[in-house]
Amino acid sequence: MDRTFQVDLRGVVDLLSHHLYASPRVYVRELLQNAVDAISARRAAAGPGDPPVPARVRIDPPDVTGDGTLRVSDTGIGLTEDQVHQFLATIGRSSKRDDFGFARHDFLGQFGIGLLSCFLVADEIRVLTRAEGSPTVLWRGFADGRYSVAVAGEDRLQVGTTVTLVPRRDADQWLLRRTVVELATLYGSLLPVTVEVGDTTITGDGLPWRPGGDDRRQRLVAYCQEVFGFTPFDVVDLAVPEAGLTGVAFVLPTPANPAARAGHRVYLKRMLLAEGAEGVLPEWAFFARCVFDAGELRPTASREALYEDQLLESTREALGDQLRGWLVRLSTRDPRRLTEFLEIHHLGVKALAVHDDEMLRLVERWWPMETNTGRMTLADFRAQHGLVRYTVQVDEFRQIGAVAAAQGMPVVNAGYVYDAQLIERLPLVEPGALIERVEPSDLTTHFDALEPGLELAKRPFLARAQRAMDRLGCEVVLRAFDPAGLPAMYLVNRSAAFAAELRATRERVDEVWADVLDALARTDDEDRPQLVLNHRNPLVRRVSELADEDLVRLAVEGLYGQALLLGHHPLRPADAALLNSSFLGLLNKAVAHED
Ligand SMILES: Nc1ncnc2c1ncn2[C@@H]1O[C@H](COP(=O)(O)OP(=O)(O)OP(=O)(O)O)[C@@H](O)[C@H]1O
Repeated sequence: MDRTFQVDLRGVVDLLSHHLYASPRVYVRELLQNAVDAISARRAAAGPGDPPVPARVRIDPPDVTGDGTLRVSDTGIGLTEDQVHQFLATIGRSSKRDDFGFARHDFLGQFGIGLLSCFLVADEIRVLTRAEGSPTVLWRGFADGRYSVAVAGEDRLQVGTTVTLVPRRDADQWLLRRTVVELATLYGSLLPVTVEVGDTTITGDGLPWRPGGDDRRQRLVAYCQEVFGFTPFDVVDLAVPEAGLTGVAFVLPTPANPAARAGHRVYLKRMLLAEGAEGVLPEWAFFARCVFDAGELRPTASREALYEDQLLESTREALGDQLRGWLVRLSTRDPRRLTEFLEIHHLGVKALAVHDDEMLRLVERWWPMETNTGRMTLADFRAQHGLVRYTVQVDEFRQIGAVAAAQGMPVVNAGYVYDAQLIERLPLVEPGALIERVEPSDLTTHFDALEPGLELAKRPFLARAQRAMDRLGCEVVLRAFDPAGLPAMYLVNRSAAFAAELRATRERVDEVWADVLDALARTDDEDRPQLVLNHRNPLVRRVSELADEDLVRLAVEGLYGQALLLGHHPLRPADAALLNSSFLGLLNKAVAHED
């Protein structure tokens, strides 16, 4: 024999309150929503010759009703007795679906559970309702699952519905006037019907971003200050017709943390969905907070977030396009403002430029980068120097920037987030653009070799210097380069840096691992880091002429330590020990000499 499921209403209410709704406060939203839907249904049912449908929702808090209850009255379509049985007695049944069970476009509700949220704050719900041409019906539902339906002794004066909540003992604060005004304002201030709490009218002039009015911008700035708490850098209009969306984006006046998810204020059919909706804009657009109303986007069942579907995805893209369009317009109409904007939000714009040609051109023209010939935009750099040479790490730039400049080789520091990726994409959008990545070891080729006679004469010195450096895995070379004031440079390329890391690890691990690491560490000589001594430097020249082998070793070790420090290289324990012993050794020699 088939049986019918029994539903324990207390269990369902518990489920709603703990797992679906974030707070009992949603009861105000659900009541408003039902009232607005009932008015929409009445409008839809009205014939062309009928008088206009009144559109009013009035909430009377306990201080007006006088009996501790809260009452919500609407001028909506009302329910017949049959409909009361049909829609109020069955959880999950709704009059707002079409014959195929889909949510009907003209209504906010769709799930058939909203009224239950009133049990979060009430023990009893009464619905007194009258439909056109039908008697007034009273439905009473209780939190324990009982309900009754009766034809009311007295008819309601007007067609419509009054919902009365008898508060739960521990929940009466949710029904207080102050709270109800606050909640009705939060959820319902943009609704297209008149909403009143007692004598206070909640609804106002419509959407804050409605067109028109000389003071529109001022109005929007004030609105942004009120809802988001900042004065926007700029206001961007948003419109996505297929989502029935209109609204505005406010550009943040201070840098935003790209990792922190920005919340947007979203209304669906003019009812607040969320104050902190996420995933509404593409991730790169973290410099904007938006507020919009959309008629076609769908809510999740809790009505606290947007349902992730294709329409939401295409809406997100369209909103992204509009923000990008604003940026591009700014670059043509008001470059000074654009520079100010980039000062604040360059990270977001660069993240965008990694995938977007137009944004890349914008960064190229307007974002000044660090170079060894001063800060300048890539466009200016190309105009002045042609080839864009760049380092991909800040440390590499520090190592070679000054030396390269002294040699007349302009280099861009592309070590900051996204910069190298942007330069590497540049030839795709600017076909004439020439780029070349520089590594510190490339620079040796720009160092002048010594003339052969001198080179030969310095062989014994080099051999001694090399012996001093062998245990540190570093090759010593003697070149002539500018600036002459710089005695030595330590150059590492990336594979050498990797080998150096392996060596450092090897010092800390057991034998089996050490063997494995040794196998990995076998690198060619040209991968070794180089200590380049500068023959143009008077001190180096004097060192290269020393006869005392011990003193040569100490001096070369000292130059090595100094080059490490100068190039911001990490000091391994062995380097620190060497720096220490060479310093003490040199000091010792100096003091001994005095004696
Ligand atoms: N003020 C009202 N006037 C007329 N009918 C109402 C009113 N409030 C509720 N109803 C009827 O009760 C039904 C159930 O309401 P409920 O709020 O539980 O669900 P819903 O509004 O259909 O969907 P949702 O769960 O998305 O809110 C509605 O579909 C509607 O037919």
